[in-house]
Amino acid sequence: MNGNYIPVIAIDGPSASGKGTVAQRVAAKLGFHYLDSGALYRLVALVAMRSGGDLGGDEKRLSEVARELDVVFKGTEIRLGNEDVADAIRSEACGNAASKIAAYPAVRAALLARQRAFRQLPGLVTDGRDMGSVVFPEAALKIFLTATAEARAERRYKQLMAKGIDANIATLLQDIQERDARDSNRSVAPLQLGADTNLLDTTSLNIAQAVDSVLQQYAETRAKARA
Ligand SMILES: Nc1ncnc2c1ncn2[C@@H]1O[C@H](COP(=O)(O)OP(=O)(O)OP(=O)(O)O)[C@@H](O)[C@H]1O
Ligand SMILES: Nc1ccn([C@H]2C[C@H](O)[C@@H](COP(=O)(O)O)O2)c(=O)n1
Repeated sequence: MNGNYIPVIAIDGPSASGKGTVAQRVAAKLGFHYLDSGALYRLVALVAMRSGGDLGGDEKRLSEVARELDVVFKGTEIRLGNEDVADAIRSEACGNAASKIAAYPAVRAALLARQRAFRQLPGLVTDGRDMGSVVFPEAALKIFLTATAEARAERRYKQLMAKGIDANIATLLQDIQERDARDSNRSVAPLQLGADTNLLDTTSLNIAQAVDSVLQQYAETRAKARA
């Protein structure tokens, strides 16, 4: 390994599996940078939603929006132009719209270089759907982080309630199942468990246990690389 080598830990998984929470904590423990790739798709969706739905099915214009996004990630803030949209992009409506927009190959291509630019020393932890398969195929460690759809709906329900947002668990479960199907069955960069990826089922793990598991796997990967 040379001094310029920049390790990447890629954590992919379905909606509400906890990948963002786990990826951020792993990044903080290792002192690595963090990329929430889903936020980029959500930002494109937010711009499309604010356009009054005009952009909804226009792949070319959506890809232009993706390429031209004026976004800065700063701590917990996500600044789109002069506005902090960190909360606005977290809505279920925005997540569902992002999932639809993410099926367009031109939108995915437009976001590729922007995602790869996050790979900086001393390392990167990133989460999404295609981090290990497409964006960082050479990642040092690839994790597929999941949980049952029921556990994920319950986690999402608690998360929304904690923010004071009313929710219905049956509706959340249905949304999650529909999003899983869309994100896993699209023709470009679908969410899939690759042969070189480690499965981490967190259905009966708490957050700390999931974080420890990723850190342990990364330590093992590094030890193997040194041997
Ligand atoms: N192992 C776990 N046990 C219990 N709750 C968890 C666990 N991991 C994450 N959570 C909680 O589940 C909720 C969803 O987690 P998070 O937002 O990280 O998921 P995500 O996969 O990044 O979602 P999305 O794909 O929609 O961005 C959060 O409230 C988080 O605290
Ligand atoms: N690498 C990625 C990240 C996200 N998406 C799409 C599919 C998701 O349903 C949507 C929102 O992502 P989330 O914030 O829930 O992680 O964006 C993708 O296709 N590829």
